[in-house]
Amino acid sequence: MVKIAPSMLSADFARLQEEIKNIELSGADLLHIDIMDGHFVPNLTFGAPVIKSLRKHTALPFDVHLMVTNPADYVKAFADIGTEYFTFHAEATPHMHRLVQEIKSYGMKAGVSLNPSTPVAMLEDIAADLDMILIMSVNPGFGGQSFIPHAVRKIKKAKALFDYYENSNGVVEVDGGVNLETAPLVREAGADILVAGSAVFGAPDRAEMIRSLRG
Ligand SMILES: O=C(CO)[C@@H](O)[C@H](O)COP(=O)(O)O
Ligand SMILES: [Co+2]
Repeated sequence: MVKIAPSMLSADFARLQEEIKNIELSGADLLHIDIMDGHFVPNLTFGAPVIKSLRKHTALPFDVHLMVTNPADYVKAFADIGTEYFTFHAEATPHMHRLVQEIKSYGMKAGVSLNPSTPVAMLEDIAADLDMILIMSVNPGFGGQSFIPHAVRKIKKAKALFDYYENSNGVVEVDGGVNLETAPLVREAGADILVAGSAVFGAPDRAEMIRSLRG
């Protein structure tokens, strides 16, 4: 069964505590948290202090997606908060191996995210150490964009890469434009976690939407 990670980016920021409780009660598996710095992507969201203030209001695992130019600067802050997955972008650092080891040394799971133009092959020599590959199915920076179809092929490649390493527990997550139309495609391709922002937060019945996305 795939897991659903609603993206907080589509929540009502003036009512975050309520929104997150609502998502938890609606059956979400993880809370996807998009951190943007205005450099790696042309948008700003929230930082560690805001996320820290939410930790006591939900038992949902935090799935933190960092769209920042210096991800290493935030490892300790998110570890201290209590973060399950710390995912940075492959395009943001020439030192993926070092950063993955650091994330794990704090007891977090390490994920690497790939922009639509970055090939899965870039992760060949780090996949054995990864807990997650996040395939971006939109260009990062904004919610509510349309799904880029070639992400389906990349999900299959990421799955195959983890399968090659027999002892790997790595999961493949897909993020961007996931809705009732595209969810079956990414489930079929083997995605383990579906991020959905606008589809879940914009739904009249969020619990029903989460169930339908799971298939
Ligand atoms: O990381 C990002 C965008 O950069 C995502 O997590 C979006 O927040 C997903 O939003 P939808 O495409 O599902 O509306
Ligand atoms: Co995201």
